[in-house]
Amino acid sequence: MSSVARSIVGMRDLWHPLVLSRSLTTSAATHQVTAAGAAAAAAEKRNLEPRPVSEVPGPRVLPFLGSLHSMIFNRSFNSSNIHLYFKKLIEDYGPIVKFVAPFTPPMVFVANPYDAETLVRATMDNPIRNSFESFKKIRKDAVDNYFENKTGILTENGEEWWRVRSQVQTSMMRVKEVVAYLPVMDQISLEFMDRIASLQSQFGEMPSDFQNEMYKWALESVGSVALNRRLGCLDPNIAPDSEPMRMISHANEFFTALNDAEFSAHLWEVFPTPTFRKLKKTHQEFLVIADKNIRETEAALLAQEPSDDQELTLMEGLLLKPGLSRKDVVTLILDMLFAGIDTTSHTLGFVLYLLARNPEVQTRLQEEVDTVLGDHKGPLTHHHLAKLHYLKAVIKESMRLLPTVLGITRTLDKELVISGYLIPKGWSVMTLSMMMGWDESLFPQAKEFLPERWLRNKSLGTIHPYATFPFGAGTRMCIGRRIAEQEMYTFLARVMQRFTVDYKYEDIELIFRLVLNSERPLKFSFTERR
Ligand code: HEM
Repeated sequence: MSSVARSIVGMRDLWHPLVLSRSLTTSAATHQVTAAGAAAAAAEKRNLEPRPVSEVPGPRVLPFLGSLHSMIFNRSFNSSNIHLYFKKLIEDYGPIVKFVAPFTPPMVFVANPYDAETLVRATMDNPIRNSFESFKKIRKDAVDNYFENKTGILTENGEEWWRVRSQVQTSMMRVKEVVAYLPVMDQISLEFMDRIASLQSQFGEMPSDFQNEMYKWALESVGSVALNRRLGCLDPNIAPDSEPMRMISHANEFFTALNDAEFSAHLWEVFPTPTFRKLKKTHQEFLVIADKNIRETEAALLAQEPSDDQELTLMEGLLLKPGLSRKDVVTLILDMLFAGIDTTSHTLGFVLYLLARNPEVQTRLQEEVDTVLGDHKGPLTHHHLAKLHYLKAVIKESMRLLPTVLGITRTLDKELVISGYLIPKGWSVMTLSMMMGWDESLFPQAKEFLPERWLRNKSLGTIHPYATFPFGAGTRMCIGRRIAEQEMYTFLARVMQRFTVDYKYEDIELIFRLVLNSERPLKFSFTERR
């Protein structure tokens, strides 16, 4: 690490009140030279020594059940409202909580930015995420060993994860590469606006399955990057049994089965339970359609006349990378499709809901969009996006208040001191972003939707960089972040340019199904502005 980097890290560490008080007391102790001083220093050193993990607060750990009793014997909790269980843990035990369950690594939940930062920094060189073991198993067990014993960057760890990640992250995260997809993303959003207008005139509001429409937009958008082609999800006459519609329903069923497999007893490790079989079947069906699309895209690329001045698309670039096999690329494309549907579509559902509930924010956003775009019908450019500061703040604030992802998890490959406790190697630590986002001490007026807190002048005070990080952080942060952000900026700019959104029903409740979403149908009404 360069001396500059080292000093930046050192300065950052001083923000931590624990570290700060520790370093002050330590330096005071070293100046004690008398016997009494030495005794005091020794006593102080004992106090400063990290406390054992057994002292981390949390539900009582019982033989066999561990801490699980606090969840399973409490009728108010189930796998679809696990976020409420986490909230209760933090309320009852404070910002660091221990949770031990049979058959999985013991865990610590943290809900403060200092611990989140410590965790991310300490795991930069080996960010292990032990999750989705059932997902991993179906790829390992795939027909004809399709995945060649590899499971893709979502689920791999260690060297195999880094082998792929290091090859693909520059292409996927470089602004220049992602901006190349802006015209197609914009076109998709414009078509989706026509779809909204048509649904509005047909039903007088959005139908109960509007979320399904949002899935279509999301699959069409991420597919335009991952598969390098339009899938046709937004065709108004699309047949329910068409390939894109089947992809959406398989992805949906897959997520439901994955949620059930991960948040229940892992019996599928011993025999193929009905949930596991469903997971396998939906993954296989999704794979067959995706593989066919990938083959068609490859054939179209091969048929093109090579041209020197033509930039390679993401998929072409990846297929040509010497360090990646075709199967690596196919697996990555599948992961992009799986990770890129629910996340962006539910996030935008929340953004629209919060705008409808906060008309003054919506008006300010429309004013910004009017200033930057007016009734510009031509393509959106990155110059437009660069000027939409309030729009980006709206999305950030929405992700703070109604996040889709609960937090990030890292399994420790060496012991780590967090909040003064020594967490052993092999334990998992999960940051609870949602609890931090709702913490009044980190976000004044935390319950309110105030996008201006993210603007440059930080009118509501500075924000700790680890107080909310919806895309994760460090070397393993969301690799689709730039793609997701560009999709969401484009969608929101186009929707605000054309419509005012309203929501006339009761407040939504959150439901957890791998990502958080609304348990109520988002029956928005859209009014044309011009
Ligand atoms: C609002 C949208 C999205 C959110 C909030 C989100 C959030 C996240 C988070 C929190 C992680 C884990 C990061 C960590 O462990 O530090 C992640 C990983 C990942 N995301 Fe996203 N994501 C979004 C959209 C997307 C999209 C559109 C794609 C595909 C283009 C994508 C692809 C992935 C992949 C492949 C990983 C695994 C990366 C790895 O482990 O190396 N995500 N995402």
